[in-house]
Amino acid sequence: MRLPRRKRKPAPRPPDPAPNEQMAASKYAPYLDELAATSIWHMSTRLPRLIGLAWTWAWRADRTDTAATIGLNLAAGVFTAVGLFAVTGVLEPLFTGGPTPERVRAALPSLALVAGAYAARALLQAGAGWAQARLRPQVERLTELHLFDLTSRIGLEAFDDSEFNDTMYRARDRGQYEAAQVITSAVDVLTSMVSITAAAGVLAVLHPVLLPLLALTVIPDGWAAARAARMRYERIRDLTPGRRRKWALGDMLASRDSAAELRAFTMRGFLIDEYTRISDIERAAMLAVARRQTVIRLLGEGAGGVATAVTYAALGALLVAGAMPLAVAGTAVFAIRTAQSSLSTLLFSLSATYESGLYFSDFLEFSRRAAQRLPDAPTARETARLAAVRARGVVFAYPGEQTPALDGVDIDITRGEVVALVGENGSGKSTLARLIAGLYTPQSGSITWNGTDIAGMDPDALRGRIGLINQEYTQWPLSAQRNITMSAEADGTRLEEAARLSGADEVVTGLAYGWDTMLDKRFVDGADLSGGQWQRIASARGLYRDADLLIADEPTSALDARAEKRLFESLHAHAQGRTVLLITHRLASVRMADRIYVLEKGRVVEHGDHENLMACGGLYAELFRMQAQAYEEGAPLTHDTGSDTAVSSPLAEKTPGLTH
Ligand SMILES: Nc1ncnc2c1ncn2[C@@H]1O[C@H](COP(=O)(O)OP(=O)(O)OP(=O)(O)O)[C@@H](O)[C@H]1O
Repeated sequence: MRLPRRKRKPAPRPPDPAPNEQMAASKYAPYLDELAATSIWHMSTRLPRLIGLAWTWAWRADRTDTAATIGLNLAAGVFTAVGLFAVTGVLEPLFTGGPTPERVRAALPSLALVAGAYAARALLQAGAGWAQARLRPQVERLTELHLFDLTSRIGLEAFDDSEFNDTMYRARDRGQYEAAQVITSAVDVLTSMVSITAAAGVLAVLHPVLLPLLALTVIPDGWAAARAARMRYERIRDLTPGRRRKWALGDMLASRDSAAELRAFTMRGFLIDEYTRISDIERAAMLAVARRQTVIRLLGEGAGGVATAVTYAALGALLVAGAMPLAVAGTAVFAIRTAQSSLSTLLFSLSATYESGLYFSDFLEFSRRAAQRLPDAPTARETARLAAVRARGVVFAYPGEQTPALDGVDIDITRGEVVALVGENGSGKSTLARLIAGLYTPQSGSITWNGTDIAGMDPDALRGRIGLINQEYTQWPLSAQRNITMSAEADGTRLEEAARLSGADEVVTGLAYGWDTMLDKRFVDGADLSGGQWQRIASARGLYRDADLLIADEPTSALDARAEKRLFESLHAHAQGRTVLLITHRLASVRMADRIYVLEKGRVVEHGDHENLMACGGLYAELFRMQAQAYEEGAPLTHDTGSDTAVSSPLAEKTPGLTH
């Protein structure tokens, strides 16, 4: 079902936001403040939780591959340690006195151990790499499915909330893919920690002062990496509203739907200018980040270099003072180099894990917020056949809107009736229909189905009882058949009946592959339909569902006179034993309705049948006469009442609706 598009009143239109407003940090200041505190300490307190959560996803995706990834990497790390200790065994005999052949011979067993350890490590790493490579697509599949499971279940209000849209964008943009990256980097953290432990063990044995000196050489680098990662993330988060707007503009520039209007209104220059303007702001922001990151990294590496010099100077001093023999110093240099490279890997992977973790936390944040927007567990699982729907005192305002779209609405729909909602543009008809379909929940008042508030009903069970011909129907990129059945299964008899009643049968007859024709030109052998043909398909979709209540929201706006007549007759026939809620501006077609509710600015201002409403001479009578007059007198398509109700087709007089 297509999301209700946000329909704005034409005036007053707010001016385009200034560039800096477009790119302004949204309402995440508290979160950004928290990020601003990023330090090695902050990183180390956040990381374990993020890594733990990422592993939970991996475990859910595939237990064997997760266990293999951890187990084999750990085992490979152990062999790194074995190899390092064995290197000490090689160097020690080589640096001791005596003839060279003997020294080499003495070193041979350790050398064999080094070779064996590194061969075993290579094999284990290959196995771990395979498990890790298998894990990645499985985790990505799981997070993607989780995301779409949520996006397709959350309340419709979420899509009207710009802040929630930002969160969803970040989760889709990068967040959902970062769980797998957190896992990969966390594995690197694990393996480098094992080899550091081995190197640190060797150094601690050689001389206790070497260990703190070694730590000093890498801490500045680590600090710089953490700060640089945070800076980049913070800036990208900050840019989200602008990036989302750029994404929307990019869609317009590269989509088939907008391609025709883009050209017809020569909008290319305007759109590209707008795109460039936002891109420029984004580029400037990212270049500034790159500059600051370089400065931070230079500082880190400079400080690290000084610390390395101090370490080697200390080693030299120990040698000169005779506190350390040359053979031990040689081993120490090797161990320092190994430890340094492992520490760099550790810090690099820590910072990579941290950076991925930040994006992954966007995904977690989205999951948390989306879960809060899931409908409450239904109190009633079954939805009985419709006897009556009643709205009482319904008040509803769209998220972020001050003025309610519905303000104290009461209506009754009883089984077997045709009930019509009429009124001028923006009076609240579609909103009321969406509330009755359980797509939105009123802020106050109630809508009941056989006396039970629909807010407590199972939404899917309720929707199973309702068919919807949506005003803004979706052109699904599916075959003609699936565009009507909305599932892989089809009930042939119902499909034929729905197609006949709506006129979709004539559309399908003209398609190259009949029911199997893909209704999307972007795909091989895809076909496209005219506006009216699409509307017939959308009507068939509503009629195919053998629902108790059919909500038809402007079902004929694009139909020709013959198709319109046929559809209204079908709706009338459909109402035998069922119920129809009809929204239309074609007032001739609502004469047959059992009851007509006239809405104005979110309130019911009149109700009754056609005769009553005409007799009381209110808004309905005015709108009806205006339409009839336009055809009777051949009046121009303008009027002076300020009403923006569409002028109907000649159907109004030629086929005066469906008599009741
Ligand atoms: N998603 C939305 N978010 C915010 N406001 C909305 C949204 N959809 C509709 N509105 C506003 O709610 C009011 C009622 O809109 P609604 O679509 O129900 O009118 P309508 O009577 O069906 O109009 P039309 O005859 O043009 O289809 C209008 O003021 C409209 O601007």
